[in-house]
Amino acid sequence: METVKIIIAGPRGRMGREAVNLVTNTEQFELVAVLDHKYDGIMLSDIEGFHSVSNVPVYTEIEKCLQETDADVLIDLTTPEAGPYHAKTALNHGVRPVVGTTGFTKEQLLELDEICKEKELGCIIAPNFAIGAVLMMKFSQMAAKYFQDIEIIEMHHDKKLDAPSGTAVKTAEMIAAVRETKIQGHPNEKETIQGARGADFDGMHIHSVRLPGLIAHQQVMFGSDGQTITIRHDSYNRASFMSGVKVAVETVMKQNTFVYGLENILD
Ligand SMILES: NC(=O)C1=CN([C@@H]2O[C@H](COP(=O)(O)OP(=O)(O)OC[C@H]3O[C@@H](n4cnc5c(N)ncnc54)[C@H](OP(=O)(O)O)[C@@H]3O)[C@@H](O)[C@H]2O)C=CC1
Ligand SMILES: O=C(O)C1=N[C@H](C(=O)O)C[C@H](O)C1
Repeated sequence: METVKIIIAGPRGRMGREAVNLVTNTEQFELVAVLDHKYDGIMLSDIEGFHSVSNVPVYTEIEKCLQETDADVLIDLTTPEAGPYHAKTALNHGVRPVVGTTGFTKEQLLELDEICKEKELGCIIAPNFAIGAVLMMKFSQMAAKYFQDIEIIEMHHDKKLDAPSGTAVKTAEMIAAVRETKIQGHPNEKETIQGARGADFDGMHIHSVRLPGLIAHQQVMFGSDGQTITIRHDSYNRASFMSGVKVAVETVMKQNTFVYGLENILD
């Protein structure tokens, strides 16, 4: 495999730091630049925690970064505001996005799909890079064929910007693809405190828990007459996401289509 030249957007973040480690420690990957919204014009090695990473410039303007850098892939681990613009701009410069950032709208995903078709370029949007989380979503989709009453409870650290999580939305979408719409609970139920029943997705409910001490966790509960099943996944650190990032970078180099969800590229 030829060396894959990579830009990382959001390098100082919790995920960005892990991604810098992954890319700089993977033989066939090369970190050619990083995109931040601070520290324009300095080198990454001048930033605390990156002293051993040599020759990687920091950019704050994506256009300039893409014009001055010869890159194959942009890994985006930023915010719901910045991520969609980064992915779109990368594609318009012939660079393939691998996006972990969550909080994209349906319209933003559709637009990226359109650009991929027009440019014949690959793009992978993965709401969760952890293989265990992908299995949790697939197992939930299997269970939903037999259990139509479902509550999704996602639990994250309290620095998270988007709710519900990208994983919870993706899980609900995968379940909705196989489950007939069902409005759950009592037909006359009333919330005496707004939000008590969580968010409604096709009649399912999604509950978002935010607490210091948590990293990324989700359980999907299924109920039927006299029985329940709970399918749960826990990420205890951000390294748990990195094997998925690696697979996504390798795969995006071989494909010319838009992919939403790691389950679509794993065997
Ligand atoms: N797909 C997956 O498996 C996973 C996805 N995520 C998602 O990844 C994203 C990042 O998460 P996390 O690392 O925890 O968040 P952090 O807040 O720790 O990191 C985000 C980084 O992006 C920087 N940033 C903000 N705006 C811009 C911009 N316009 N350009 C470049 N950099 C910018 C922030 O800088 P500053 O702090 O100075 O604002 C920060 O360093 C979130 O959307 C999260 O949901 C997280 C974990 C796993
Ligand atoms: O913000 C996080 O931390 C995470 N975000 C992703 C999501 O929204 O699903 C993936 C993982 O849950 C961690």
